[in-house]
Amino acid sequence: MAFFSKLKDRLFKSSSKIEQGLDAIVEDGGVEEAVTATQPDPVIPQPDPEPQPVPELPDTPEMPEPQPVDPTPAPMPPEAPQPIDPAPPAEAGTGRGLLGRLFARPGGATVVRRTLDDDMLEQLEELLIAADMGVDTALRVTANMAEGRIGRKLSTQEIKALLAQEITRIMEPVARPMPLYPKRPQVVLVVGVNGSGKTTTIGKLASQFKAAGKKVVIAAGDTFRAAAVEQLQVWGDRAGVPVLTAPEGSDPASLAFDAMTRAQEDGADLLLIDTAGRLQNRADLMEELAKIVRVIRKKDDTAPHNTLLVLDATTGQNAISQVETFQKLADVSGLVMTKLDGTAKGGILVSLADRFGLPIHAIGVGEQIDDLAPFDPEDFAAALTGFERG
Ligand SMILES: Nc1nc2c(ncn2[C@@H]2O[C@H](COP(=O)(O)OP(=O)(O)OP(=O)(O)O)[C@@H](O)[C@H]2O)c(=O)[nH]1
Repeated sequence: MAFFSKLKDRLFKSSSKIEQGLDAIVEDGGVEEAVTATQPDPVIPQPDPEPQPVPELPDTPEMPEPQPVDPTPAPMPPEAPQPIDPAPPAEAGTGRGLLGRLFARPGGATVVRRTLDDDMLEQLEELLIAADMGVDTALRVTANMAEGRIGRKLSTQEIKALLAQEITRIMEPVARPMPLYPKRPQVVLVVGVNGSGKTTTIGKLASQFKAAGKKVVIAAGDTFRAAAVEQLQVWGDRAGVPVLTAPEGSDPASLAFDAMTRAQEDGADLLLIDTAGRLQNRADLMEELAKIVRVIRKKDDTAPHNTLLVLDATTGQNAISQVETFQKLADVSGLVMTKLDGTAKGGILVSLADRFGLPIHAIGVGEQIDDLAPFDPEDFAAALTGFERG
């Protein structure tokens, strides 16, 4: 679980924010109690004559469907192994592991607990909204967490466990590695606003796919900025992958077409196409992206096979409008969230998952070539809430 501690360290700002807020909420009206090893579990509903919802059931009406519709082309089945998810999250999301481990622990001397009521719920909602979870998602998470528990006394650690469980449940359906297809070349179009981390992510992906034995070609589709092309060449060198370029100012759609030809001739497995960063409100740049897609389809009408939207986690709620805009224009098939290290806005991932259900293929947790990791919902939820797992 080495990556978990790395993620946890790097998500420190998010988790410390939620953690401090939780401490303050619980202490506001909480009561210090002695803890004994045999103390009855205050969180898991005790046998009760009233019908109580079972916390682990995934089919509460407010929850999104467990599996988002797979937006990837249907006729090509995924092929194993998939390099950016070497270890699928075992038993993630059942929640039993989290709670079981928590309550199996012998207690300390005392613990502060506060009775869960409407006031406390409101404070929890505000805390989650402040962590960039968005209003709707924050309300859903707190409502699910509170179901069957109003009137019960909860400690900070118990609330963290419950929040982590709810967040895991929302994130599980979207934690999916980028699908690989037998199609050659598999065309991966990488889009996003300026500075979101597209170039860096392409470098990291190229390195991982190459290490997994794939023949990779990169196309430097940001023909407007010579610096962007140079940066991509540096990443290509690091990853040991060729980078196809075109003269500054030339048509990126034409480069994409040439890159398709070259990748086909070379028998490449993957063609990763970088694109210029574009703001959602620049209609001309958005039209240019649509042109790239049209041109690629002249060579292969099933391409691009993946359209990855790279989002900078530090932009918080603005990521929502980025997804909406790019979805309309480029048929986004999956997300990569960058810069999760050192942001206090990690809650945006929960909001995105809850709202769009788009697969999160990977997360960026640093600027180095190996700082791209598969998205593990249980690790993420624990890191975000500051929940200490056993
Ligand atoms: N801390 C951190 N920095 C990152 C991460 N991913 C990218 N960056 C940094 O973000 C900055 C922008 O990254 P780029 O890859 O150049 O972004 P881009 O989307 O290609 O940018 P444009 O070419 O302007 O559209 C660089 O300084 C990267 O080092 C990440 O996961 N964590």
